[in-house]
Amino acid sequence: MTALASLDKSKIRFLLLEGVHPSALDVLRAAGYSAIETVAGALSEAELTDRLADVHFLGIRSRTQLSAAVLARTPKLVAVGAFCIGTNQIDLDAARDRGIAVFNAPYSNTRSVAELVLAEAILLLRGVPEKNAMAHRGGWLKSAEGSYEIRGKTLGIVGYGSIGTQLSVLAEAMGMQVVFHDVVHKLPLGNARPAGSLPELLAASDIVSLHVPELPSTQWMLDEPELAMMKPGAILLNASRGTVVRIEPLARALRERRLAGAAIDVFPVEPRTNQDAFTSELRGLDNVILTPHIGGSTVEAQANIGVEVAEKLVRYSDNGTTTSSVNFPEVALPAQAGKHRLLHVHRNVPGVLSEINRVFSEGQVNIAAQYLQTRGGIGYVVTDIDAASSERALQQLSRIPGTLRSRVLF
Ligand SMILES: NC(=O)C1=CN([C@@H]2O[C@H](COP(=O)(O)OP(=O)(O)OC[C@H]3O[C@@H](n4cnc5c(N)ncnc54)[C@H](O)[C@@H]3O)[C@@H](O)[C@H]2O)C=CC1
Ligand SMILES: O=C(O)C(=O)COP(=O)(O)O
Repeated sequence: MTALASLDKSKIRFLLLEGVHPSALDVLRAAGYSAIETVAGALSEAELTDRLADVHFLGIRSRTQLSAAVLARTPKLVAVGAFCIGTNQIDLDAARDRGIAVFNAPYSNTRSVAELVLAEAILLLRGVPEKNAMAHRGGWLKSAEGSYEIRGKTLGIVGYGSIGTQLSVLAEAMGMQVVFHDVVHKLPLGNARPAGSLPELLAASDIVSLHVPELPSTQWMLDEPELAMMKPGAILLNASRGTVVRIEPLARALRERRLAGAAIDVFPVEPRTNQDAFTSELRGLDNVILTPHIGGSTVEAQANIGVEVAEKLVRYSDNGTTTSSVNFPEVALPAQAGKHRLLHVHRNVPGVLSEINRVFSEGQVNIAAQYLQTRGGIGYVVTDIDAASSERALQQLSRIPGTLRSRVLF
């Protein structure tokens, strides 16, 4: 059980990893926070545990693995900001069960990913990666053979969410036919049409682009049998997650030219920092565009993400607002002038709210506003009370059985 009295903002410690954009620092500093450390790359589990001992707010991107074991050793951690879309790198349930709220930026880099994969589709259909590699080696491969326009080709989009739909619109504007496959019923945009199944999509598409999250159900979704279902000479684009495509059969299909090309941005194992080596069976294949997980890495996307996620962390730190958290009950209570706000996160078992309110009624504390929301195994109660009673009430609330975290804000 952690009870946190309203700390002076200069004592609230932020750690931002993986080169989070400076726009995040601007937001945090403007909100009055100054204890902010930044690290360019991701940290190993041991380094992370070490650094997190006295950190209240952590910012990460896709590389930092926040396992249940790491989260178990973060006594002061209040919230995590994932400065990206995917949150598969975080054990969200373990975080929630410890009262740690997680926020992300669900839309800020969708356009960047869609633009990149569309550009790659054009380059691969023209054989540019091979012609470029040959020119660098002093060769000259001027030929129209195997080079095609994108116009009129069929693009199969697997995962018709934010990125998939954005790509669908851009691809149609270029004259492509779009088919898509999703596990949820989705409204087709423009003239796009749903494929009956993944095999149907694979058999119909000249280009297949993957935009699913990392889930048990998407792991190795394109394995040897699925790759064999793709049209001879087709192209595969993967800017989703490295666990979605099995690399060995893909490399074989590309070497044997059953597939004409691929653009791969994400890998089963990715280097932690820019100083670490990248290994992959796809290295050295001239018909493959390899990019270092940069689908969302544009100045525009990163600047927007920095602001969006930092603002979510500030709102949670300043007044307990959890709107759009990916693992926490969502509560947004307007601030009340002159009142102190008590935040109480607890296991969602019967009787906790009545225990909380017993503390207030026995202490004759006047409640100005109160809100309870639950999600999964936890409950989150925000209560505004008179300033004079808050310190004592906080101590009592933190002793209620089932309490995970409690804070007072003023
Ligand atoms: N390469 C990069 O830098 C980036 C990669 N990403 C990855 O792209 C993924 C997708 O991003 P968004 O489009 O924003 O997510 P989203 O959640 O809006 O869309 C994902 C779609 O996939 C569908 N889906 C889930 N399981 C499926 C399955 N088994 N078969 C077919 N469809 C399935 C969902 O129903 C949803 O419509 C992210 O989860 C992230 O892993 C996101 C941003 C940047
Ligand atoms: O937004 C995502 O899910 C991404 O994959 C982008 O990850 P990054 O912030 O570039 O490490």
